[in-house]
Amino acid sequence: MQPGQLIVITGPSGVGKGTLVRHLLTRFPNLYLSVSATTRPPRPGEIEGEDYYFLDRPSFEEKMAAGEFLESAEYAGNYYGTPQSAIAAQLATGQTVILEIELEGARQVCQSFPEARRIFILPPSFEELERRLRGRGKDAETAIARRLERAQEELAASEEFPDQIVNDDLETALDAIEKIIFSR
Ligand SMILES: Nc1ncnc2c1ncn2[C@@H]1O[C@H](COP(=O)(O)OP(=O)(O)OP(=O)(O)O)[C@@H](O)[C@H]1O
Ligand SMILES: Nc1nc2c(ncn2[C@@H]2O[C@H](COP(=O)(O)O)[C@@H](O)[C@H]2O)c(=O)[nH]1
Repeated sequence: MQPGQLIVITGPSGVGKGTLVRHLLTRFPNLYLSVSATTRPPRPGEIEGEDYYFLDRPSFEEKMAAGEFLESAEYAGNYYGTPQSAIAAQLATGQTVILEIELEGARQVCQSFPEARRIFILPPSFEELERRLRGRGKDAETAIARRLERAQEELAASEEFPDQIVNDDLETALDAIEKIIFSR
């Protein structure tokens, strides 16, 4: 069997990656979305094993040292990582796998999976990105400031990614992602 395709969706926090991926999964329920591990505390309503595997720092570091992550990064004061075993199992069965991750992790995947499709999601403007982050209402002001600072660096790296999509109108952005995923 031909191995499945790995799709990496990256871009700054608040650009709408999660929203796009949720809609994509509604359109194509057969896509497999990787559930990441993080040391960030759960936000209200987030569910263990669905939104993230929530770990304390020693447990995350133990797993990192044991090579259990396909990629991992420290972002805005917390660790995030993609569990390796689930991805390998899904790809082996021919499944298309989606990772929704930040820039450092996306770069690592590029090294280990050069054949992965890497899509960078851009905001229509920096002002709109800030509006979305604040409008989401999920992060404290200090966390928003950190994420916006990091967003400047992430946006400066967008050219590293062969596929770039502006998430202005949601349906238009979804159509563009769909085209990339199914263009193999
Ligand atoms: N095309 C769009 N137009 C207007 N608002 C949008 C659009 N896409 C997403 N949003 C809104 O922007 C906010 C941030 O979206 P979302 O949480 O999906 O971002 P994210 O990139 O996944 O962030 P993070 O990386 O922190 O998880 C949400 O309130 C969402 O409803
Ligand atoms: N490198 C990785 N980045 C990840 C992973 N899972 C999520 N993320 C990214 O972290 C930031 C912050 O997420 P939030 O849920 O705290 O808003 C965002 O850019 C995510 O895409 C991962 O496994 N590896």
